[in-house]
Order: sequence, then structure tokens, then C-alpha cells
Amino acid sequence: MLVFDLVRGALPAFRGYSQALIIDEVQKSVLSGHFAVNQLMRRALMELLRMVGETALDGLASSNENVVHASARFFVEHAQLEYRLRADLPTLSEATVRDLLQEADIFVRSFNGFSSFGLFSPLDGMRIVSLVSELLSHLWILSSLTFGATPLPVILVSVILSAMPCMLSWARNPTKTWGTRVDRLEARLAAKQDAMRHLAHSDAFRPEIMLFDLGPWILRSWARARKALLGLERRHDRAERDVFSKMISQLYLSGAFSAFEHIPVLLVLNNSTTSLGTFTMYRNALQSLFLTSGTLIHTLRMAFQSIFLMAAFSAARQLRPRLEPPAERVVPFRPALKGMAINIRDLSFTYPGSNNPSLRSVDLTVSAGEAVAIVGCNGSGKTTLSKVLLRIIDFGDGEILVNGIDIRRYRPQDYHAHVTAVFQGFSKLSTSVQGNVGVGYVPGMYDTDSVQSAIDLAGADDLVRSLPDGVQTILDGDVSYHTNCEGFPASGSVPRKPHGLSGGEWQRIAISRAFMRARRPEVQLLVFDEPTSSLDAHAQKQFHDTIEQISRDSDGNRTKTVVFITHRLSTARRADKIAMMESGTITEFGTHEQLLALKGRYAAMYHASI
Ligand SMILES: Nc1ncnc2c1ncn2[C@@H]1O[C@H](COP(=O)(O)OP(=O)(O)OP(=O)(O)O)[C@@H](O)[C@H]1O
Repeated sequence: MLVFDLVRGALPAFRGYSQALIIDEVQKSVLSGHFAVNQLMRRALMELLRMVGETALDGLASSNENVVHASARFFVEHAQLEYRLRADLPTLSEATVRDLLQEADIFVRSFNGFSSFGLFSPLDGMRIVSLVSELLSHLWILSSLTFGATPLPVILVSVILSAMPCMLSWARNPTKTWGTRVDRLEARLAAKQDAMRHLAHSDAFRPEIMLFDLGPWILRSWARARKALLGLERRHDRAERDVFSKMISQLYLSGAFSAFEHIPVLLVLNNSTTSLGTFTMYRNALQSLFLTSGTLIHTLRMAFQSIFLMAAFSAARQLRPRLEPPAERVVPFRPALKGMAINIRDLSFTYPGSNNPSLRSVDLTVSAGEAVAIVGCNGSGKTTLSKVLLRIIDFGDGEILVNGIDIRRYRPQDYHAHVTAVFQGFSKLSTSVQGNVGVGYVPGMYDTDSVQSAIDLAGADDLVRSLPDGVQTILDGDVSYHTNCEGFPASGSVPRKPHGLSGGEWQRIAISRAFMRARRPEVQLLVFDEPTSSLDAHAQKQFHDTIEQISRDSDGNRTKTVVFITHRLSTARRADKIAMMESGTITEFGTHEQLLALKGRYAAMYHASI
């Protein structure tokens, strides 16, 4: 690129010289009244050869530049999604990290040409080489003409005339309009790429990204669409880089025609030694000098700004997720036969920026294979405790032992492979039912049988059957893109309007998502945060029966630990133990009967509810 840019920078000067020779020839013919056709043809032929050479070199340099740019852009965007997806909630909650990511995003957008930096990227630093070389070649022409034989009046007239177009173009302040010609495939790829980028940046979807380890899938899907799209963009470029039209544009006819504007000037200066070609060359060189200097200053200014943004981008790539343990402390998760044993001791947690702790001195012991219900008033800390237990957020003081090991020593990805959950604020994706359910276990996402069986388990089979396209029906969710599970719009010439679902129907989809992996043998802990709040009584009973069924092996022995949060005490009593939460701590813990005998807060709430 460096060599190409150096040579390209000198091309305008050669162009000016060659065209000046033709103009001189025309001038000679006009003034002498004798047309030297052969000489004129020879000059025109030379100009044609120069144009062909310049076009070929230009085409080669542009396609080389496009390939390098596309690859670099892909690398930068890929790196951006990678560090975004790696960042966990505790990392993202830090203000300095947010600022850093914002600056890094500006850098990536400018690389895409989306930001106010226009099309600038560090690779455009190469353009500086080209601009400097162009500037030098124009300066050389000007100095040789100025300190050579060109008389002062010609220089003055030229300066005034050459400044005019620049001033006019500055005054006009042209706005660039982007082509809108996009074919269907390109639109679909762009939609998929945007959808994946949106998911990667979505805070609401972050818990599910972390829990279901969706990072690699999002990155893969985005990369496939992006690569295909860059390929298409290059094909468009090639189609538009039609050699003939390029040569016509290279003719620089305006330069030649403008020479004729100055015939009166030349007649006034008839007795001077300056030729019309020299005059035109002088004028063009001067004009180019203005334009090139402006572009060079603008490019240097952007390069300077981009250094800081590039630093932010590099720093963002080095971000370490807060939940990730130091390498020397990592312990691999070893599943136990009977489910996960959990021991929470003196646990406290305060959300960043909050003055009041949401969890204070929480003690809780859940034996392997036990089903525990967490109950309590709004804001008592139930969801917070479940997120801490799921390793979605960190905690302050205290400790959590899982199978006897400090939970902070497990790599979150490793730990998450052994748990599943329905979050209270689960994500509603604007994609197909299959996509919505499949994200619960990406390796099974494209296996219709696995998806269907999770839907059946969640009791959502009737619902899905009633939808216009069954599992392929596009749902009207929070993330606004309308694609099937692979991220493409459902086939068919007219895509259907996304299908809306009721709160309870969405809840069944979220339960199906959790059930995608709940039956897998490696999954040891099932956490449900108010999974049935919008379900009718029959569906609730069905849900709890299913949990009973999937948390036991064929001999009826418990193999999975279940923690569920609920406001319905009639369902809570089905659990082996119940934890009553008040003001961020567990105040009562035991079986339903034990808590009733205690005649405390739980007993009061239970009696009030029946
Ligand atoms: N992101 C947050 N930032 C700051 N404070 C929060 C955040 N999320 C929750 N809290 C606070 O933490 C406390 C516990 O909230 P949590 O959601 O755990 O309660 P909950 O028992 O699950 O309530 P509900 O029954 O309404 O779901 C509340 O006082 C809440 O305001």
C-alpha cells in the first residue's frame, strides 16, 4: 500500500504535464493557423497510454486497498464484539469501563465510516503518504514554473483564478449521499449482522449471554454475516469500478476546457514566453496544492484524534472480566452425582452506586438434590441472591461454597455449563420461536427435535402449534430484528408481521429456553426466578411436576438441586425447604411445617394467602 500510495501521489503531476503538452500543441496550431495533425495525434496517443497506465495502477491500488481495509475492518469489529461479549456485568457496571468502551466504540465506528470521523481509519494514515507525495509534486511544478520563465502577472492571474474553485467548493459544502441499492441477500446479511451486534451490546440480554455462554455463538454468527457482507461489498466495488467509465473520468476534460477560458488572457500576454499549456498546468497545480493541503490538514487532524481512540480500543481489548478468577486460583468444576451442594455464609452485597446493601449476612445451606423455595416481599433481595448464586453478579463479604469449593475459584463459563435458569427479566428476542428457545443450549439450537422436546416439557406445545409458522414463527420481542433462528428472515416472498405473545405465553417460551439444557446430565442446578408468575393454576402445577420429573433419575433419586423464587406460597410449600427473605437477609429457614410451627413472618403470610 505504501509503494502504491507514493506512486499514486505523483500521478496528478504527470497528468498535468501530459495535458499541458496537448494544450500547447493546440495553442501553437491556433496561433500559427496551421494544424500539425500528426503531432497532435502523437500527444493524444501518449495521453491515452498514460491514462491506461494510470487507470490500471489506480484499479490495482484500490482493490489492494479495499482488501486490506475490509480485512482490517473485520478484525477491528470482531475484536470489539469479542471484548464486549467477554465483559461480565460487574465489569460493565464500572463507570471507567463504560467510558473506555464508549471511546473504543467511536474508534470502531470511525473504522466503519459511521462516525463523525467520516471514513477515517488508522490505515488511512497511508493516505497521508499519498497526499504528501502529491503535494511535493505540485510544489515542484510550481517552483520550477515560478522561478523559471513565468512572468509575475501570469502568476497573479493564476493564483486568483485557481483559488476560485476551491472557495466555491468550500462554500457549497457538499454532503455525501450513500447509495441505497441493496439487494435482498445483502439486506438479510446486514440484518443478521446488526442483530448479533445488538445482542452483544444489549445490557438486558447480558445475564443470558453469560449464563448460556452465548458469546461464541453471537461472534460466530456475526462473523459469518460480516464476512459474506464484505464479500458482497467488494463485488459491488468491482462492478462499479468499470474501466471505461473510469477512463472517461480520468480524461480531466474540465482541465483542458478551462484552458480555453484563458485564451483572452493569453492574447494579452501574447508577447510573453508563457504557453497556454504551462499556464494551465500552473493553474491546475496551484489549485491542487490548495485542495491537497486542505485534505492533508484534515487527515492529520483526524489521525491525531484517532491515536487516543485507538488507545482506548487497545485498552478495551485488555479488559479482564471481574468474575474471572486469577489463573493460579482456578479450580475446574466437578459435578457431584446428586446435584449441587451450596453453602452460603455471611454473604453481603451492595449494588455499585447504591448506599444500602441488597444482601446482608445471608446464611443458607442447600444440600445436593434439595428443592428450595425463596419467598419474601418485593425488594427483599431474592433476585439479587439468585444472580449472585448464578455467578452473574459478584458479591462483597462472605463466601459461597459450591460442592465444597469457593465459587470464586470456578471460571464462570465452566460453572455456567452446569446450571440453567429462567430470569425474572428474561429476554424476548425478535426472532423465531426456535431461535428464542434454542439460545438456551446453542449446540441444540438447529436440532428441531431438541427444541420441540423442550417446548413440550414446558407445556408450550399447544401454543407453538397455534402460531402461524409453528416453531418458525417470528415473535415480536424486544430486540428489533425479524429473522429465523439462524438470523435470517423466514423464507417466503413476503415476510409475516412478527407475532405478539401474552406475558404468560412469553413465560412459557422462557421456560422452554431453560429446559433446553435442564435435562442434560452435566446440569446440576436449576434456578427459577418467578417462572410461573403469569401462568394459570393448571400450567403452574404442570411446571412443578416437570421440575420434579427432570430433577430425578430413572430410579427416582434427585440428581439436580432446584432453587425457585416465588410469591405464591401454595407452590413454595412443594419445596423441601423454604427460605424467608426480609430486608436482604434470610430470617426463617426450614420445611413448610417447621416454618408454620415457628408462627413467624412466613406463617403470617401463608395464613393471609389462603
Ligand atoms: N441494579 C440495581 N442497582 C441498585 N439497586 C438494585 C438493583 N437491582 C435491585 N436493587 C435493589 O436491591 C434490592 C433487592 O432487589 P431484588 O430485585 O433482589 O428484590 P426481590 O426480592 O427480587 O424483589 P421482587 O420480589 O420485587 O422481585 C431492592 O431494594 C432493589 O431496589
